[in-house]
Amino acid sequence: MLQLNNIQFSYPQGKALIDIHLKIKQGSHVALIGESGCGKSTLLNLIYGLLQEESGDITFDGNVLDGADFHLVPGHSMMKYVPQEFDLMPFTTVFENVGEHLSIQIDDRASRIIELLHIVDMSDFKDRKVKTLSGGQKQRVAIAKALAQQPKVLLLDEPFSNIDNFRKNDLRRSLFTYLKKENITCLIATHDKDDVLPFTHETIIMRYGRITDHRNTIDCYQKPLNKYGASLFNEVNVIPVGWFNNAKEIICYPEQLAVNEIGIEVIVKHSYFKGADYLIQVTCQDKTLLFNSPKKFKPGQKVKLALKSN
Ligand SMILES: Nc1ncnc2c1ncn2[C@@H]1O[C@H](COP(=O)(O)OP(=O)(O)OP(=O)(O)O)[C@@H](O)[C@H]1O
Repeated sequence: MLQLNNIQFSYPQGKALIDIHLKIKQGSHVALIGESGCGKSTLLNLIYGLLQEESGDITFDGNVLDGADFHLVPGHSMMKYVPQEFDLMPFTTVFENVGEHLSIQIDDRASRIIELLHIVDMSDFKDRKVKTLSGGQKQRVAIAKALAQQPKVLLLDEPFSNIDNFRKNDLRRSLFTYLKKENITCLIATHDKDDVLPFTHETIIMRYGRITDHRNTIDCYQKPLNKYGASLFNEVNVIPVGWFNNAKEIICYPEQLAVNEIGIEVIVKHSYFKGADYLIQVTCQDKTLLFNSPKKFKPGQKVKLALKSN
């Protein structure tokens, strides 16, 4: 169990983390989401021991983890961190980078490195010098290197941001399958809902240095506490009181609205092609709404819109 108790942290410019309480069970996959500058990377840095908390403590399996002030070499041995600026040895090969901290006594060192390179789909590059790789390829090597020493906790900061869509989904699937098999806890800071929804059990939402929500990922998505929480996953509509006989304002995603004769009349402004369907932008009483539709509509067209029933 990784536990953070009442953590506070400030940079000289101001407070960055306020009243952080967290409990993460071993093996859980946890998304850390929030607008830019809300404190996600700072929290990962602090958990890994690169920063020193002002007050509060961090424990792992009941043992207090000392912060940066207590270590010559920062970082805790059972954790690995893949930061946004990953740290690799540019003039050595992919193979040697992944194996850098693997003890040479390990009999199956080579097969372990190959296994990890396979997970990140970099086996074909094992003899290439890191300096000759693209940003996305380096990112994949950094993930394999972090896994090499079988950490109990893996901290990832936007780990797939440089990786093309073609590889991203395969990589996500093989990485999270491996983490599950090895019972590795993973805390992943991301702006991409496709990292969050299919792969994480829990989601932590941060704003202005505080945790504003921490529930299972499906609840965070389906029952957002507010517009901010919902907007981290998707475009959001705020439906005023009374439009759908609703006694309270409704926060809903475009996929939750559909054309329906019993609905309210709206005027189409634009249809955006999204691949599987269109995102239709409409207005009603000077408010903009968005909904998904299999077909496009002409600007100016009047349609009736209602909430989909579950
Ligand atoms: N080294 C630093 N010195 C001073 N202030 C910092 C430093 N690093 C971050 N900050 C500030 O602390 C706050 C939190 O930054 P942090 O990098 O943790 O946000 P983030 O949520 O990870 O953002 P992003 O999604 O853009 O990566 C921001 O206001 C940022 O400007």
